[in-house]
Amino acid sequence: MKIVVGTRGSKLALSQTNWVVDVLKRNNPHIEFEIKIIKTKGDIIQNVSLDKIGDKGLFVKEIEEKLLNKEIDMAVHSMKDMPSNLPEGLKFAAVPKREDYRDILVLKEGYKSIDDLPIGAKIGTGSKRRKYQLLKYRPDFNIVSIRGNVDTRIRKIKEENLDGVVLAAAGLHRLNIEDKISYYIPTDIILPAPAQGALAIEIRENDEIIEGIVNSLQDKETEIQVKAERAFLEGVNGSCHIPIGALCNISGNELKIEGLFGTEDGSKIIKKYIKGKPEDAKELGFKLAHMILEEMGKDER
Ligand SMILES: NCc1[nH]cc(CCC(=O)O)c1CC(=O)O
Repeated sequence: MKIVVGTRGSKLALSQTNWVVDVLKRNNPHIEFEIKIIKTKGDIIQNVSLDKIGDKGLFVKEIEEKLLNKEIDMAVHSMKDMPSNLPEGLKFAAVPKREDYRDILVLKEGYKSIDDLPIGAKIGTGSKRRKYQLLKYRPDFNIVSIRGNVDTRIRKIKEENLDGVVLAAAGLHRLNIEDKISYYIPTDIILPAPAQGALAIEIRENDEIIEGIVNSLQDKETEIQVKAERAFLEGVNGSCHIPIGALCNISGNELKIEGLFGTEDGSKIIKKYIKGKPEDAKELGFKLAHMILEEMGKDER
């Protein structure tokens, strides 16, 4: 038996996919795996700000087409790049254990923390979620819009004379360049993107064989967190144009989910949390979204 695994070709995508394939190979020595690189619209259009391309599933659509027409049998993505609804005929297989969900700063030589940056420091990020939350903590920051893969963005510190860039910890950990991380941003300063640090393994809906094979990677706690955070994302009906964050933590039999949602221009940002039982993860994510949307609407009237 041979399983063809589709992925984007970025270093990060390949390191994620290699990790998944290595574990699956170890668990299934009789199965052959082939990795197939697929270019997506998000990889081709590199010089335009993501929120100006504004297309949900920018990094996944071409890969999903190849799953549906059976050119590949499974796909590995970053869960946070996945739109809230999958196309007809596809589903997620088991979700592996999540990497660090925090955002981090890579800073220019000499700086160590968000607090020792000079007044008016230039910080690169293309994400409104990161931008408005940073500005809430440090209104003096000068936020510069940047794009590109992890290496490119780090290089822009020198090339564009920035004081630092914001990235996901998970990306640097997976690329084995965590030594470049200057500062882990506490989640009460920047709430991560829904499902940040988690992987998505996408398969055909009726493919029970592959589903069974992927099951060995399952992490129950991550699945519950991702369920709650993605329900919040679906509930606010968000896109990459608007600031959206969500983080679910489980402690014993208590689940807490925090959510953040704002206007496109950052003029209004609302952050709230609720607590409940882990088995109600999805309902709690939706409920929190509706609480926040309601408060959003109230002031607009
Ligand atoms: N926005 C792009 C993206 N999609 C997934 C990751 C890596 C982190 C993850 O798996 O959540 C990144 C890079 C980043 O945000 O710094």
